[in-house]
Amino acid sequence: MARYEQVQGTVALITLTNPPVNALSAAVRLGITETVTRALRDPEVKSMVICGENGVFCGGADIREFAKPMSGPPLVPMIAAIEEGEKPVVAAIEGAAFGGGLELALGCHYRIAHSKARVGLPEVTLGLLPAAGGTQRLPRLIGLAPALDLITTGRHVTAQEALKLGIVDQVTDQSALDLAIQFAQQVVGQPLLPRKLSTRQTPCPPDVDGLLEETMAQVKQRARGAMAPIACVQAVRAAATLPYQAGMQKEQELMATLFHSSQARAMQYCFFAQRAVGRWSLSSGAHSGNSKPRPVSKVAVIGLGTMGRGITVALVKAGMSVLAVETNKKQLEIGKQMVSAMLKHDAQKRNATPRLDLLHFTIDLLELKNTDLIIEAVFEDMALKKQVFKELSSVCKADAFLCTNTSGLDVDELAAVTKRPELVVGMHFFAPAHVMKLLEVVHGSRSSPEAVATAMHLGKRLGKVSVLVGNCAGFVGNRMLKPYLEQANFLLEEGATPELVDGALEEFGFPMGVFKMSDLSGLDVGWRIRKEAGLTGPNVDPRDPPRRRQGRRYSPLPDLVCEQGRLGQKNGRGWYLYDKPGGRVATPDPSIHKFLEEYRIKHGISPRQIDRQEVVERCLFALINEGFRSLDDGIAAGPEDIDMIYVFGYGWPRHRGGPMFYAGMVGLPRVLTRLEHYRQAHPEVPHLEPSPLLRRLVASGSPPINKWRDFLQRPHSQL
Ligand SMILES: CCCCCC/C=C/CC(=O)SCCNC(=O)CCNC(=O)[C@H](O)C(C)(C)COP(=O)(O)OP(=O)(O)OC[C@H]1O[C@@H](n2cnc3c(N)ncnc32)[C@H](O)[C@@H]1OP(=O)(O)O
Repeated sequence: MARYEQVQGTVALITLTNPPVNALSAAVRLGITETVTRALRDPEVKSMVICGENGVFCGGADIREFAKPMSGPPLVPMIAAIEEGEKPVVAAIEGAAFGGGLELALGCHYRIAHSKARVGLPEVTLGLLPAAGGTQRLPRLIGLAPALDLITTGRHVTAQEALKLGIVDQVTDQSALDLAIQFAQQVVGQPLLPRKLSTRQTPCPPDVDGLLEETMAQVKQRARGAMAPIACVQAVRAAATLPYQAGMQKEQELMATLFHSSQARAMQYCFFAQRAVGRWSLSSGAHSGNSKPRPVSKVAVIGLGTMGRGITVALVKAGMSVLAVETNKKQLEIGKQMVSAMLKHDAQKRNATPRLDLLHFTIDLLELKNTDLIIEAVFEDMALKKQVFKELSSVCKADAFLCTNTSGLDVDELAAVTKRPELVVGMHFFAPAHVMKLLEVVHGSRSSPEAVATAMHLGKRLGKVSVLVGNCAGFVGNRMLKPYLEQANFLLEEGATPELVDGALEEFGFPMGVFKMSDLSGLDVGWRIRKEAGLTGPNVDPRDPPRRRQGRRYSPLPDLVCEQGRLGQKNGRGWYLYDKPGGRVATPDPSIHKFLEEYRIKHGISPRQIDRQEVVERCLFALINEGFRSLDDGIAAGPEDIDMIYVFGYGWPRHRGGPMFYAGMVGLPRVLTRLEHYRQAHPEVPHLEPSPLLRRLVASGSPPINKWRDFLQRPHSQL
């Protein structure tokens, strides 16, 4: 797993050979240990170069090995042997040097990088810290403040930035390996001690304590309950305050607490789940391996509201030519101004030039005739969308894909009004569409594998995590959100306040609770949908009592709030009070408390004390229960799909792995028991009835999450 060659007479070339990313598996670590020992012993060898096969230096420790008993030589002494040796070692970094890969390079005496290479210590994103000396060597190399930044965020750094920071010694557009070999010959005989990072002092600003305290405060706020970022600060603190060996000891101690934690398991699960969701399959036998996307060069976006603008910006940022369409000149001008401003703002942040040349605006649908793929993003109204699809079907070229950005309407109904239902798919973006990483690709019953492959591929080009889902009301994400919102409203009826519910969910790790999120989205959005569904407004069945609809418990609270003209952040009043219309600072509103009290009196509800555990269980277990139903229905292909939808689209904390992973962590029997308990207490709420899949899993001894697919009633039946 590490190849040994002697090149240019005196240079030992050690190549890591573990495709695709040369991860440091036990075999690779053994290979490095043996080849380095050999080179150090060989009198003909004067220096060494370490590189990786296939243009990738090293993607770090082999994450798949973390769940197994440790075998092979450990990383720390392996890297120490390289640094302590008396022959210069040069790391030739091509592609990527991440985690243990960069730590290996930091143990080398010199680092040469290709200009396209990227380096970083992303362990924090796996619930870990760089425990092969990274928290001790990096600060000694680049100083305390930049090391804190890199290690606590895990961000990837380009070769150019790495050069500026001092992580690498040279960057080349030519072969990094050739330059490293040349370099290795030149540095023979030069003093090695100054190149051994463990012997250096960490460069620190005058107020070390101030910097560490400030960083810790920021990190705690960002962490939302994650332990790893905090441990990273503690480890880097040791690099500034302790001698090297004591710092290494601290690094190991902190790693020991993280390594077997449920948070680390959750985040590593997310790492693989994110990659797994890209490998989709359909019941027809088509899958990502045998279905080719069609090349797409010209895309159009119909409608320049909030979603259409975000989608347009995302497409342009990915370097695609976009035709943006509005119904009239006034709307077109507004859209044009806003899209251009968004692109300029984004480019300014990246110190780049906005690609306004890729944008074209029109109100003439006939201009769509050469477009390869159209994304409809008009108002969420079935009649309107049908009308748009009919027109698109007649003006667009026969093989153009027609995609809808609906957040939950029936894709088959839209496909049915076109002459090409096989080319119709859902592309459900999340607001703001140029920022949010999630894309639900909705497979209608007649969508072709090529259409699915093309939409999934386009999502990837846009830098999105694309998840293929089946067609049902709300698809996967919004379908599961419904029982979650419903429980939150019921909790208000029963005695909670918006702050109590939100506080519990934020403590769980969501960036904002359900009521703050609703205020941000705009309360009128759901109001309109409920009106259309006959749950409120003139279409309500007059026989329904105020707190019952369609045979089940219903809370009219959100409707009543809207009737008071409280629409959320946009007009400064929703479940909270805001500093101004459009303001973001939410403060609890005594008039909402009074309104809730009066509501309870009016409906004869005696308020009770509700604790945070009940909030979390009722809201999240109801959501998880719907997740099990989506799996059993074949609307979600696997638990990983649901988890990635929630992590990337709904702010589910990554260190809790996603709702389905979390259910497994809590224990399926417990989720079942608590749902049964709440169902008994609230017999009029069908969403609390435990799903048959959950019951089957528990009855089968609660198998691990990677075995759940074996228990599905109709695997992939809808996909
Ligand atoms: C007390 C015990 C002490 C133990 C000390 C342990 C120290 C650990 C430090 C570490 O090194 S932790 C690992 C840190 N490294 C990373 O987080 C990098 C992870 N990888 C990536 O970011 C990317 O894969 C990449 C390297 C940038 C390449 O990206 P690309 O888009 O080109 O390919 P992918 O699709 O992401 O990956 C291809 C394939 O490879 C698998 N893979 C990638 N990295 C690893 C890894 N480090 N270990 C195992 N497997 C890895 C990835 O899962 C893909 O395979 P799949 O089958 O499609 O899932």
